[in-house]
Parts: sequence; structure tokens; C-alpha cells
Amino acid sequence: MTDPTVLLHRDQEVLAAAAAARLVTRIVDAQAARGSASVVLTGGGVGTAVLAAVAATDARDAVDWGRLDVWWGDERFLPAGDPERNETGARAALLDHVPVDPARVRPMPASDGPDGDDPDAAAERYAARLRAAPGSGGPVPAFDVLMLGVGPDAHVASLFPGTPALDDERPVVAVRNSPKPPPTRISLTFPSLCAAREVWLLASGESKAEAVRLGLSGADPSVAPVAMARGRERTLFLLDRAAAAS
Ligand SMILES: O=C1O[C@H](COP(=O)(O)O)[C@@H](O)[C@H](O)[C@H]1O
Repeated sequence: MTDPTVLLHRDQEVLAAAAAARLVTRIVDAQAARGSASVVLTGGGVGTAVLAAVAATDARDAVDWGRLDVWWGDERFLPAGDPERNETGARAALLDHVPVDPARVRPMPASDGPDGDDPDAAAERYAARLRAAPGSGGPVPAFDVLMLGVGPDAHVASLFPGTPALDDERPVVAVRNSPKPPPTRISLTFPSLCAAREVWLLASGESKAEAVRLGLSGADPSVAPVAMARGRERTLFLLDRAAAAS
């Protein structure tokens, strides 16, 4: 686990553009070093804005999209194509616009998928895919970069304060009664999130400032799950000024 480095940006637009440039470079470097790269996507406002900024930059052509593994850190357990799904937003912002290998894009199952409306079975299915992924020497691969948004309540992925998922050691869990709609979700757990080489926490706006402060100050993760957002080799808090204001 690494201590966070804070990088400040003027506003969300600059933050998204800078994170997009950093993401392209990170993927290109990983592909040069290991032949392929793996990223874990987040939903939410800034996370999706970063993907749109990647799509908008010519630098995206430096990436070998066919050698990129795409995963998600959490998902709203809704039917495929639902606009509230993180997958839907990521496809519209980026994945539909670049030549990714469909077999290497691995969304979390939808509620009308092979397990039907059973989030526990869907979580187990995703855990099995992670375990079986090339280069996975354990429960999950060593992701090159894992991006996280953060809620005003300091949740990351779909790990909410005071909920049993925070202490769950399985790599992927079903989340019920989420305080933020929709109520049923699937999420990577802390051991999986923290297995990433680099974790990037993205936050924009003053509503996130207190959560960011807690995330940087070693708060109790049961109160502020964001405090567990740490990568093995590097942790970045990519913030705009408003999110850093507390
Ligand atoms: O529900 C979720 O919320 C967080 C934060 O979203 P934001 O719109 O407030 O930035 C997001 O990171 C997570 O992936 C998502 O499922």
C-alpha cells in the first residue's frame, strides 16, 4: 500500500483532460513493458468524463486497443444497456469509439444476464472471470491502473460506509440496500481494489471535499471507505480545486 500523491487541477474539465493524458501514457507504458495493459473503470461523473476525454484526444491512437483488458470496479445491477449502468456510460464515452477486443472487455454481469436477477451468483461469476484472467496469479490480476470515483459519503466503488461488504474478503460481492440508488450492485472488495499497481482516486466539486479529506487523513475505513483507496506501487488523488478545498 502506498501513500497518496495529490495532483491538483483547476476544474473538472482540466482534471478529466489531464487524467486522460495520464491514462493513455500509463496504458502505452504497460503495453511496452508487458505486452498488454489492464484497466479497471469506475462509473460516476468524473470517471466518465475521463473516458470521454480519452476519446477526444488524438493521443488515443498511441494505444494498442486490441491489447487492453478492461474491467469494472463496481456496477449497478440492472438490465444490460440500462443508462444507469456504469458499463453503458463507459461504452458511450469511449469503448464504442476505439477498436477494443470485445473478448477483453469484461463488464460485470447484468440483471438479465446468465444468472438472472441473482447478484450473488453474478458476483461469483465475475470473481471466476478475474481468477481465470491471463496473468492472474491469484484472485485478481495485477491491474495496471484502477480508477475510483468517490461519493460525498466517502464510498468508493460500491463499498458504502458501515456495510458488511467492507469486511468481506471475497474478491467480488453483491451489495444490497445501497444507500445510493439503485439498491442492488456488484463491487470489487478492498483486497481486489488494493491489488492494483496504481489506484487513481478522481474527485471533482465541493461536495466531495470532506470525503477527500477523510481519504487523505487515515480515517477509519468503516466510516470513510475512501481511506482504503491505495495502490501497491502508486496512489494518486487527482482532484480539482473544489474537491481539495477542505
Ligand atoms: O454510484 C457510484 O458512485 C461513485 C461516484 O459517482 P459520482 O457521480 O458522484 O462521481 C462511482 O465512483 C461509482 O462507480 C458508482 O457506481
